[in-house]
Amino acid sequence: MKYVSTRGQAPTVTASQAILNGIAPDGGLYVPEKWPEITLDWSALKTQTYADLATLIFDAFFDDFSVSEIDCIIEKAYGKQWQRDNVVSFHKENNLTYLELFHGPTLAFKDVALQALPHLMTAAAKKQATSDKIIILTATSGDTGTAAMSGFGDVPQTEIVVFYPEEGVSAIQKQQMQTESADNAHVVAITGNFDDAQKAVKTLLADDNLAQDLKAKGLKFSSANSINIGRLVPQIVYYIYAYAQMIKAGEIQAGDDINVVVPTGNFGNVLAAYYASQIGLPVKQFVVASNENNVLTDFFETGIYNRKRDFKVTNAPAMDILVSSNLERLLYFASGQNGDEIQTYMTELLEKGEYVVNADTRANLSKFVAKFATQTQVSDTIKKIADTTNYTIDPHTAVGRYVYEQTGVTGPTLIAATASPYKFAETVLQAFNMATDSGQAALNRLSEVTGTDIPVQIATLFNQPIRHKKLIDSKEILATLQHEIF
Ligand SMILES: N[C@@H](CCOP(=O)(O)O)C(=O)O
Repeated sequence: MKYVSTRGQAPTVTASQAILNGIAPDGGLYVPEKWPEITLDWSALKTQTYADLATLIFDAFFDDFSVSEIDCIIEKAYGKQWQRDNVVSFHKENNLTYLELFHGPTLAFKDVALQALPHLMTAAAKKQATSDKIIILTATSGDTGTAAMSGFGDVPQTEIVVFYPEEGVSAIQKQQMQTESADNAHVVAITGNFDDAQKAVKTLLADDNLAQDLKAKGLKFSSANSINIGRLVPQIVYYIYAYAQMIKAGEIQAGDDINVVVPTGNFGNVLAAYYASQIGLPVKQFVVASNENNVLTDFFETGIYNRKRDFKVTNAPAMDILVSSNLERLLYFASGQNGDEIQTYMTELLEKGEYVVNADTRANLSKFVAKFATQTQVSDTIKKIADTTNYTIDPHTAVGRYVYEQTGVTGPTLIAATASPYKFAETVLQAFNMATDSGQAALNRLSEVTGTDIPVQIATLFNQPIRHKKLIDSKEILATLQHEIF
């Protein structure tokens, strides 16, 4: 299977090249040229393990990797580092099934892909016979950075560099990043917001002259963000696995439609659900849940994408994003794979800060419904769900839970529970109207109040020394890389 750029101006590549490049040279994102043909035999799938399903999906999408390479990658990615035998787990609330994606090393859904990506990347480098050192550039609003370092930490032939907004992550997320101990990890706070970091990183990744200079030094950039197709494909797996498990539990029959609710920032997670639907997952509605940075809500309601608005730092910080990269991939398919149309939208977004999607393309988005939650609604939802069902959710999952109710979708529904409440202990305690403890005290208090254990992954987080304190302006990203790495 081949991969093409959403902007239609870059050469077609194999899966391993797409993973290694991270982004296409025309600034577009790699997408499959056509959907792989997979038979989803639910009666067989419902008895299979998470690793079995991951193997099926990886084999189909990454078809220039050998069966034994994929087996080896899956074995390393979905082993003992997970607190659940099958990577994810489920929590039921009537018709709603929470798909808990946060039982990995850094307590967020990003781990699912980022435990696999480093192994995909090194196998891809071998396949492409490159001995270049791969510098993984990562922009983060809190979760991707730590997950990327957990995956890439001390992986030979790689350096991992993470840029996060100084004022835009939770205390626990910041502590996780600043205490990272891997020798190949570089963590840099920026004075701007996530969009500033992501824009700088995407510009560097698509800079051909810079790529030539790096090549001469035996270096190559790639990405750990969801702009990398190697981040998206592993996320398809959990939607397929969840559906199979819902059949096994007798909640649905094979072929029944479900709704999928996804708290959304960079649009990667909901796009993975859409990709799953393109290979056979029966989905009635995709519910796109945003926080007060509600650019996607407006887009799906009006067909106008307008980033010209205040950037809000909210209590669901991982979703504080106004330029939602992966929407480009959805529009590519909605436009009938029209690279020129996508190029026009992206140029308008860059130059004017907005674009209006054409009527035919918009008509192909009818399965998407979008709404948003304010910070107060997030807090109220955390409290309401805890009070009424004795289940503690994190602020991002709360965005999804609030929006689920507002959209009024009916029937069996899967909601992506994207992070552990412990990652946002302060916000959860505030929602419970508890005194505002912070750091370790907040973790202890949340454990007492909920009667749950502090996840082992962060139990000693606040005993670790701070190793990364660099703070720069986002305009200094290239200079910082030159100083730190090349
Ligand atoms: N929510 C993310 C922002 C980056 O998104 P990604 O999925 O493209 O890596 C974060 O927490 O860093």
